[in-house]
Amino acid sequence: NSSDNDGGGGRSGALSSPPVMEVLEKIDVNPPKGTRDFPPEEMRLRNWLFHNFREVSRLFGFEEVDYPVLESEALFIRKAGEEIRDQLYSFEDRGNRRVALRPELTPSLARLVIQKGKSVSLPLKWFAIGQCWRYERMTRGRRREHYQWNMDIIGVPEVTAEAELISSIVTFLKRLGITASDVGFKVSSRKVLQEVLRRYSIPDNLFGQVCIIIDKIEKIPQDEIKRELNSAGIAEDAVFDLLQILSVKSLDKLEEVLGSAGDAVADLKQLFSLAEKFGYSEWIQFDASIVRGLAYYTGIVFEGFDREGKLRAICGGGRYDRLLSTFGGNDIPACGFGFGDAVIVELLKEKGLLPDLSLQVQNIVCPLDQELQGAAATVATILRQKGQSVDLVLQNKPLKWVFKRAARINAGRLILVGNSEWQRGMVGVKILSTGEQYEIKLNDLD
Ligand SMILES: CC(=O)Nc1cnc2ccccc2c1
Repeated sequence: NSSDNDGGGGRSGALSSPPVMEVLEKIDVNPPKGTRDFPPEEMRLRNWLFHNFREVSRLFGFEEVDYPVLESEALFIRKAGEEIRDQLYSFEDRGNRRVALRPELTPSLARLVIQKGKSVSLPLKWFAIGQCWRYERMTRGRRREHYQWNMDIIGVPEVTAEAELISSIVTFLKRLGITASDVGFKVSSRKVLQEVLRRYSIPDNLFGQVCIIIDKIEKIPQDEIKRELNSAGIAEDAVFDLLQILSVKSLDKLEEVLGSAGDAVADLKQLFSLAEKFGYSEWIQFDASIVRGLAYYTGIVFEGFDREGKLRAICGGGRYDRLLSTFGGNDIPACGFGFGDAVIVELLKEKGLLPDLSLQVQNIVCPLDQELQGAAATVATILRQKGQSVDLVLQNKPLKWVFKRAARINAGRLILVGNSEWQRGMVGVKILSTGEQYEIKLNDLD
C-alpha cells in the first residue's frame, strides 16, 4: 500500500526469492462480469447493512437459515415465463447433473421445509441473507449477483403473517433513517385476478402465467400485453375486464367491482386494519396493478418503492400457499419477501443516509528497536486478551511511518515499547486524539 510503504530501509522483502510456480501472463485482476469484489470499505458497508438485517430479524424472533448457492436446476424450472427463468445461471456439472446458481432463496426454503417435514413445529419464522445469481444474455452491464435478505413465515394462513412481514421491513427502514415520505408499499392480492379469471372459467394452471404477463404491464405496451394474454388463451372480454380491474385505486371501488364474495377484499381490509395497529398505515397503499413477477404467489403481494420514482423496487414479497406441492410436498401456507442489497444503497445515497464507517483500531503497538519486537508481541497479546484491538507493527519502521499508519487506521493510542521503560516494566502511551503522552506499568494497561 503506497501510504504504508516508506520506500526505503527495511529488510529485502519476498521479492528477492525465486518464483515458486510457472509465471502466467498477467491475468485479468477484475472479478467476472457482473460481479463485485468487497474490499474493506465496501465490506464495512455490507456488514453494516447485514447487521441491520440480522438485528431486525432478531427483533421479530426469526431464526437464521442458509442453503447451498448451487441447487438442482429442477428447483427453478417453472413454465410461467418468468424473467428469472430466462436468466437462470445453470450448467451441467462434471457428474452430468443439471445444476444452477440460485436466482432466489424461496425454492431452497421450500425444499428444506419438505425435507424437514414433520420434524419441525409450525409456524416457522426463518430468515436468510444469501447471494443470488442471474445470467443475462445481453450483458446490459447489469449485475449478475446480489445479496438478498429474505424473511418467511411458514404455517400461518392468516393475513397477520403478511402484516408482520411488512412491519419488519418498516422497522428495518426506520432504523436506517428512512421515513414514510421516502418509501411506500404498494399492496394488492392475486386473489383479485383469481376471482376475475374464475368468472371466465379460465383454468387454474394458467394463473401463474397470466400473472407474469400482467406483471409486465408497466414495462411493455398494452397491446403487447393483450396479445400475450390472448396467446395464453384468455378471451378478449376477459382481458378487457382484467385490465379494467387492475386500474382500481381503492378498496371500496374494488369491493364494488368484485363484490365481497371472495376473500381478496376481506384479506386486504384485514391487512390495512392490522397496519393501523402496527403503526405503519402511512407506509402502505392499495394498488390493484401490483402482481409481482414470481409465478408462485397466490394471495397478498407487496412491493416497496421510492416515492420519488427514481429507483426500481426496493423489496417485494407475498403469500405462496401452493409452492410446496409443486415440488411434490404437501402444501403448507407461507409468505415471505426478498430485499436486495443494491437499490437500498442507492436510496440511502440519494437521502444522504449512508453511514460513515471508518476502520477503528484501539491500539497500535510498536517496538522502538528490533530487539524489542518480542516484547511488543507480549504487549499486543496482553491487550488482546483484555479484548482490545491491536495493530502490531511487524517490521523495523521509522517512527514517522508509524505515526502515518496510526492516523490511517484511526488508532486510538500508540503504545511504544522502548528499552529503558521495558527494563522498568513500563511502556510509553500516546493518546493520538489529544497528543497526551505518559508511561505506564504494563499490568496497569487497560
Ligand atoms: C439491482 C441489482 O443488482 N439487481 C439484481 C442483481 N442480481 C440479481 C441476481 C439474481 C436475481 C436478481 C438480481 C437482481
